[in-house]
Amino acid sequence: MTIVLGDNRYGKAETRVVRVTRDGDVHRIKDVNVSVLLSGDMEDVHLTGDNAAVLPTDTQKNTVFAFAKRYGVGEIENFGLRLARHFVDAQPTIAHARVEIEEYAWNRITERHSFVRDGTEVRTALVHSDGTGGRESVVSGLKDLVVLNSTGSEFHGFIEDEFTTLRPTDDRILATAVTASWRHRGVGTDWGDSYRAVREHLLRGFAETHSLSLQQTLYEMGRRVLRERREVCEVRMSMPNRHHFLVDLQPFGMNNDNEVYFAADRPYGLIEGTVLDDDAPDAPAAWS
Ligand SMILES: O=c1[nH]c(=O)c2[nH]c(=O)[nH]c2[nH]1
Repeated sequence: MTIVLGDNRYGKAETRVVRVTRDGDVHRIKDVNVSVLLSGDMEDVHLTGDNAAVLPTDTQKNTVFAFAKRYGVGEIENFGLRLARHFVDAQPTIAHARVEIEEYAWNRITERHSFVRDGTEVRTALVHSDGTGGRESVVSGLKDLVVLNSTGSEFHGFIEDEFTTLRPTDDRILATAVTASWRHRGVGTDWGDSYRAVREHLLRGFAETHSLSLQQTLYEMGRRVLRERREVCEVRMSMPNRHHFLVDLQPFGMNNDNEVYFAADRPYGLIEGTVLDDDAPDAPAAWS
């Protein structure tokens, strides 16, 4: 029997950084959560405990803070690329870096230095780099973008077997919390502009699709992004179907003409899918 070391990676997860930029009395803040994973010549540390090739995860965390000070955070895709390139370029034992960042949005309360958290939505970025000039990839995304259509959604024509109780409907509430990630063709995109546009296309795709199923809506949302934003070649989405059931008001002598719903929180349907351009380059490490 031969036992060998398989794939491995290591790093510092979830370094929470708030970077304040002061412009006189007027402050701006960036609130991010950065996770780094590195891989390279890590045989010795696993097989013999020799740490000579290891950049400590503590140093990785410090680098995140130091880069936030030195360069600011800016667009999270750029911050991720900067960090990933640094780890690979600076350390001969590190061949590959994966940097995952979540950004939490804050809105202003006052014009100067007071902020209120902006709902539940989170912006995401996932960067892979083999170092400057090497293979690189960027996936942007968002989590928990909660949306609801109060009409314009049907669901009928499905399989009915001995356990089916669901009634077909031609008018229902369609609600979900969108988690989406989209793969870029290159690493030179205007990330902020692209993010805002893709988010808007996802929202409009949800709102403007007359839905025969959440699956169909998911596909239309992804298709719209790919059609309108050529810098993106693949979109992955995960969308829980937040069921809204009509309440039976007959016991109280009342009709319910699609006005009163029970918003169930579980169980929920879970619809997941990928929409991609058939000319999309091979999926790089960024998806894994
Ligand atoms: O849009 C839907 N897709 C389904 O697959 C499904 N299944 C279900 O019970 N309700 C729904 N709604």
